[in-house]
Amino acid sequence: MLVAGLTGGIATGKSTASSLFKSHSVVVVDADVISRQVVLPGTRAHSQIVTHFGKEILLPDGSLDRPKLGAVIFGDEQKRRQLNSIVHPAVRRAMLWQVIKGWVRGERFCIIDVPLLIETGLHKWIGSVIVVSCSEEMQLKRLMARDKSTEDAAMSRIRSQLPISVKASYADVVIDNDGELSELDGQVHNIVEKLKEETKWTWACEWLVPPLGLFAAVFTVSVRAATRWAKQNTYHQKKN
Ligand SMILES: CC(C)(COP(=O)(O)OP(=O)(O)OC[C@H]1O[C@@H](n2cnc3c(N)ncnc32)[C@H](O)[C@@H]1O)[C@@H](O)C(=O)NCCC(=O)NCCS
Ligand SMILES: Nc1ncnc2c1ncn2[C@@H]1O[C@H](COP(=O)(O)OP(=O)(O)OP(=O)(O)O)[C@@H](O)[C@H]1O
Repeated sequence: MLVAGLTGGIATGKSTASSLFKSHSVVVVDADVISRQVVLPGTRAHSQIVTHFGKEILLPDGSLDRPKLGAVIFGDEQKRRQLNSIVHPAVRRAMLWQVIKGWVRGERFCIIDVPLLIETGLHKWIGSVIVVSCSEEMQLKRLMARDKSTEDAAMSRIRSQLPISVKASYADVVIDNDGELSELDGQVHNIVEKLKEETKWTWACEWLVPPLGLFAAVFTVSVRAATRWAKQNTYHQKKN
C-alpha cells in the first residue's frame, strides 16, 4: 500500500484539501483528529499535560481548554516541545494502527494528513509528500479570518512551523492553493488519478506476497532518501 503524506503551513488549506480527498473516497488518516482523541480526559497524555501545564489549562468539565493551551505553547518553543513530546508518540501509534488497518482491508493507497510531517521527520518514511501551499499574505489573511485572531497571534502560530517555502522544497507534489476552491478540487482530483495509476498493479502483489511488500517498502525508503538528499542539496545551492 502506498502511504502519501499531506501537509502544509498553518491555514494554507491542508484540512480543506484533506476533506476533498475524502470526498474522492480516499482513506485519510488525520493527525489533528487523532491528536484530539489522545488527550481526552482519562488518557495518559491528558494527565501528563495537567502535570506539566497545571490545572489552569482545563475547562470546568476537565477537558483541555485548547485556545488557552494554544496561547501558552505557540509563543514558547520550549513549552511547545514539551507538549509535542507528550502528544506525538500517542498520535504516531494511533496513526500506524490506522494505516495497518487500511492495508488489511486491501486499500491501494491512503493519505496521512499531518501538519508537522516535515518538522517531525515523518516524511522520510512515506511514499510521497504532498504540500498544500499558498502565498504568505494569503496564509495570514485566511488564518486571521478563520480564527478571528489578531495579526500578532496569527504570526506566532505561523512562526511555530517551518516556512511554507521550506516545506514545499521537500514535496513530491505541491498543491497551489492561492486560487478558488474549484481549482483546489481540480488539483486534488489529478493527484487521486495519479495515485490510482501508480498503484494499479503493485498493491495486489505486495498484499498477496507480504515479503515483496516489505522489500518494496525498504527499496522506496532508500531511493527516497537518496533523491531527497540530492533535492535538498540543489535547494540550498540555489538559496546561497
Ligand atoms: C495546542 C493545541 C491544544 C491547540 O489546539 P487548537 O484546537 O487551537 O488547534 P488545532 O489542534 O486544531 O491545531 C491547528 C493547527 O495548529 C498547528 N499546530 C498544532 N500543534 C502544533 C505544534 N505543536 N507545533 C506547531 N504547529 C502546531 C497545526 O497546523 C494544526 O493543524 C493543539 O494544537 C495541540 O494539542 N497541539 C499539540 C499536538 C500537535 O502537534 N498537533 C498537530 C498534529 S500532530
Ligand atoms: N481555495 C480556498 N478559497 C477560499 N478559502 C479557502 C481556500 N482554501 C482554504 N480556505 C479557507 O482558509 C481557511 C484555512 O484553511 P484550512 O483550515 O483548510 O487550513 P489548514 O492548512 O488545515 O490550517 P491548520 O493547519 O491551521 O489546521 C479556512 O477557513 C478555509 O475555509
